[in-house]
Amino acid sequence: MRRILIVMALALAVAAPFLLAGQSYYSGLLAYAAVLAIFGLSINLTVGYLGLISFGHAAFFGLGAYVAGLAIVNFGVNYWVTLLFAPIPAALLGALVGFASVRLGGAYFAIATLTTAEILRLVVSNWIDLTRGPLGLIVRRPRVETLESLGLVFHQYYLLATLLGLGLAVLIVHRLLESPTGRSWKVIRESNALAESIGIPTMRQRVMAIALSGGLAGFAGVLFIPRTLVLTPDLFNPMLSATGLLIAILGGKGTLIGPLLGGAIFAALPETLRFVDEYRIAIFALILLAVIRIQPAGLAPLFHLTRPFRTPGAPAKGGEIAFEPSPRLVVTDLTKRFGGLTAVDNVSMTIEPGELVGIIGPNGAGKTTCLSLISGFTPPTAGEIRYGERKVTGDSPSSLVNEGLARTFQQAALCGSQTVFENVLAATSCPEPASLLSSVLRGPGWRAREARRVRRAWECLAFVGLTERAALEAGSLPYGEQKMLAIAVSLATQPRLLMLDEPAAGLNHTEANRLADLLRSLRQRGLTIVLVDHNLRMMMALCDRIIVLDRGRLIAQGTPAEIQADKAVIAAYLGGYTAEEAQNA
Ligand SMILES: Nc1ncnc2c1ncn2[C@@H]1O[C@H](COP(=O)(O)OP(=O)(O)OP(=O)(O)O)[C@@H](O)[C@H]1O
Repeated sequence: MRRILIVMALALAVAAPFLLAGQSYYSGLLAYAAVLAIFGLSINLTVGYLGLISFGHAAFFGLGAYVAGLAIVNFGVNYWVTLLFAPIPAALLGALVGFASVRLGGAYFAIATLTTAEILRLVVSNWIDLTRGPLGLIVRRPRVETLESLGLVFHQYYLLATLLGLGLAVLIVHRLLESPTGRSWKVIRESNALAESIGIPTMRQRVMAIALSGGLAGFAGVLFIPRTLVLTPDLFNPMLSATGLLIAILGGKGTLIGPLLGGAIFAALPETLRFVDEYRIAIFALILLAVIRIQPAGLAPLFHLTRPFRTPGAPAKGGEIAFEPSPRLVVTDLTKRFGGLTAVDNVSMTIEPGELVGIIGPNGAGKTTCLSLISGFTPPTAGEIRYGERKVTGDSPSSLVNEGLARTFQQAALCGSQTVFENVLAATSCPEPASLLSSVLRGPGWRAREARRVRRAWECLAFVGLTERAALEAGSLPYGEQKMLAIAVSLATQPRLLMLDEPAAGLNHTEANRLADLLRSLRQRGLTIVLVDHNLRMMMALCDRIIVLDRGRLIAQGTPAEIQADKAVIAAYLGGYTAEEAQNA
């Protein structure tokens, strides 16, 4: 059905210039809608998929148009050739703006894009020698004589070019969204920490997405030239940025079809409201406000134009899961101070390959901070962490996950609005990454890797007993199953050493027993495990060795029997009770 729709859309795009042969007005309007849709698609990449609002996407649109215009006017480059290179500076500008701002947070990205557009507007306004400033750069209408000799007129082949451009943009974005790249964008949108914890280099992925978004906006700017033929500083106007933003939001942000709907509406509505003269902009604004108020998710869901996720591949058995042996983890004199509070105080420990080590201690003892330090989420104040031969102190969480050092969080970190399967699939790109280009081209190598990713996701789900839940929204699962899913997500990164932070918290007796069986099984399959939990009965039964922290200091370590008999532990942690008594208290 989907293929039929795609073929029909393509056939219609090719037929449109002929169907509108004598209708240069409507043909121009449709071409304009296609340009706006590409612009909307570009903004949708940041707003819809990364969750980053842009107030200045006109910067990229205008830059693409000006680079092409200057190449045409000053160097006599053929307009159609500029479509190939003029979007590149816009992509590079996107990368630069993204790199400079996203580390600081979403608001900074919005400000950075707005400022960039304003700087470019001032530059083109004042660099009169180059751009003719407000007088505008005049570009001659591009012609294709070969097509004209075949009987086509300008508005027909311009429409064809914009529709093919739109088709190409949709294809690229669609393929990226259904690849490790797009999946990682959606996880980043949900939570940066979650993305890092499954091995996604969040900074690189964001910069890449913003660069792509800038390039697409630049492409739309180049396609806009034949419609305007005069390039003025107004191309960098905040109104244009706002238009692009509204196209994405009104159409349905985070959907592929939304910007197409939005583009069509923004091209057609101001024109159809011409009869109300100077009130048309105000009426248009009112319609927009009403739609956004009544249908905040945009128009796409209203027409059932968003496609539900279909679970790919076939369920697998979890029995095949195996892990590569972990190197030794050596922590030396690790210290973390938060202002005057020393949360971790000179802790040294070694985790041997294949061990299941428990870390226990009263509330506030520093257990979670310890995991956060080792997994790279919190920079240590002092001390050293070595994983195998490598010193990994200060490495980013995602690079550690790629080394095989993964962790889970106290509260199950999941993408609640995505399916159970999507959550696990997103984590499989850690052992099986894919480049941007390979995801667009989808050669045999990419397809084989994707099949392995899908298989791995099914295996991990089967292992934790969630195969039947694959198509459900992760947020709709009961708490215990969400915790199991979080473990499956970590397993999908193919860890060698997994650190679990309170996996049994909130589980009932049966669920905790299941968890214990699962951890035993993981260990038998070669996974090294560090387990932080308050469920002492489980910890004593499960762990080879237990480390006890109290007020940031390591006060004891040994076998469960040794720990239960340790006087310092009984005093500090169990309040003078034995482990058995404390558990039953
Ligand atoms: N980001 C932070 N800023 C300031 N203080 C912090 C921060 N994170 C942790 N702390 C403090 O450090 C101490 C250790 O906290 P941590 O969460 O590591 O303890 P824990 O042993 O995991 O406790 P629990 O068993 O309750 O989870 C606590 O006093 C806590 O309030």
